[in-house]
Amino acid sequence: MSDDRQTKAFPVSWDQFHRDARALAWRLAGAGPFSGIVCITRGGLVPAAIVARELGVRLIETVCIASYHDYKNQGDTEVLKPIAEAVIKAAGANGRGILVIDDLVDTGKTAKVVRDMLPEAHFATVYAKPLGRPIIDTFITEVSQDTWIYFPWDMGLTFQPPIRDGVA
Ligand SMILES: O=P(O)(O)OC[C@H]1O[C@H](OP(=O)(O)OP(=O)(O)O)[C@H](O)[C@@H]1O
Ligand SMILES: O=c1[nH]c(=O)c2nc[nH]c2[nH]1
Ligand SMILES: [Mg+2]
Repeated sequence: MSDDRQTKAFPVSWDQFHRDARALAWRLAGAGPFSGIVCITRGGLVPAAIVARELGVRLIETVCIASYHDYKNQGDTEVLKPIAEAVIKAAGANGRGILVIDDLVDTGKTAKVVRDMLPEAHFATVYAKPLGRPIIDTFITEVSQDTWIYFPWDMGLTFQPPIRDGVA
């Protein structure tokens, strides 16, 4: 989403992300079997690795999409690399049996582009915001639309001022 109203912060550590991605794999275990995984880069690469390991899926493909070109600012959705024909052919009609994974769904714009490519695929994200939720099939944690999720690969350790310095 492209606005300044995402005032709440939801920081996620590596530990928490691993736990949440594994919880996603547990939830997906009953939804398969899946002939392959298509991950939406770049954010989908990390949960896809974890879910693929848990579900024993070894055919992994990327669909390379960029839409947030600057921090918090969504631009046009750009498909940099489509899904390989071999992967589409290995799936059932309209992508049935394919698992599509991303780290989160926000407005749903990115997922919609891939949904148009694979209408019958199973779409899963670790986190979801209300606007994008209807377009996906499975997720683990919902956060409000005015929340920005901070992923561990985007963060580093920084000094935190003592709490008492911020108390009036
Ligand atoms: O539901 P939407 O509003 O479309 O937003 C969700 C998408 O935005 C982020 O990707 P981004 O475009 O920032 O690229 P990245 O995965 O390479 O970080 C995120 O990883 C999702 O793919
Ligand atoms: O790191 C991110 N956090 C978010 O909440 C978000 N929404 C869209 N794209 C996003 N990227
Ligand atoms: Mg992404």
